[in-house]
Amino acid sequence: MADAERTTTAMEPTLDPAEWIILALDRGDAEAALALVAAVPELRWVKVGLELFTAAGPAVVRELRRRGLRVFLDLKFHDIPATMAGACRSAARLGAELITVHACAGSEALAAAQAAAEEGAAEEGLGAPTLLAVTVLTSWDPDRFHRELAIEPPLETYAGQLAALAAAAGLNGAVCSPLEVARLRAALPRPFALVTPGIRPAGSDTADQRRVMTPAEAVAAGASRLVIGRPISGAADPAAAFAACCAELG
Ligand SMILES: O=C(O)c1cc(=O)[nH]c(=O)n1[C@@H]1O[C@H](COP(=O)(O)O)[C@@H](O)[C@H]1O
Repeated sequence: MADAERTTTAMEPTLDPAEWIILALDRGDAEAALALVAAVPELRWVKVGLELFTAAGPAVVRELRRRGLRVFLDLKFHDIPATMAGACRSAARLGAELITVHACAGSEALAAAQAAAEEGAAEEGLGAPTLLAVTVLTSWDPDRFHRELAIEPPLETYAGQLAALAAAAGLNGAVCSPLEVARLRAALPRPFALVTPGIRPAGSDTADQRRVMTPAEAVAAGASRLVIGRPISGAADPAAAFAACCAELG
């Protein structure tokens, strides 16, 4: 997509199932990530996370964009307001359309991050990215969450509180488990984006994910986009696994 066309939020509604899926490129080097991308020609969205970015840096983001892909830069920033702002400015200047920050950094940091992301994108002549506030990671199970973090409210109440905090700070989206989407969606109507990892097609290995749903269930519950990694990237035929997820949504 030409940069000049990117004038609105990345989370516009879509009827094309391939637009719903963001493939997590959790790979230790750029070559492996680009090989995975090449194996799934129908891909529109990719996610560059901590593993790939730490190994390959901004160059891999530029290369993915050069190949026409839309990039979710998932570095889950969590820091003081000035540092959050600087990191989000840099991420926006790279052309990432979705960027993660931790909601529990607080409203001052979130507002600073949002303003800086908008400025960074504008400096490059790009549309503003959507900052996504991470609520409660999908790898937490509720019992362990309460025991280890000593957080009293039910996990879904806490996730809702963090998403509302992000919305009040001016963010346009959050990351949550599909199990919390319906509740969050009721409080935060579209176009607020609810992006859900923890997606597992029926019968696939949950691995370290604890709060999961199938692709169709997550969309039916109100998800804006689905992040899917290992069920596609770890499949013998990633293109077929991607197509199966699309078919489930179609
Ligand atoms: O921010 C994320 O993308 C994220 C948040 C979260 O709560 N849980 C979560 O799994 N993720 C990411 O989503 C992807 C899920 O990958 P799979 O479990 O392989 O489908 C990984 O890249 C995680 O870093």
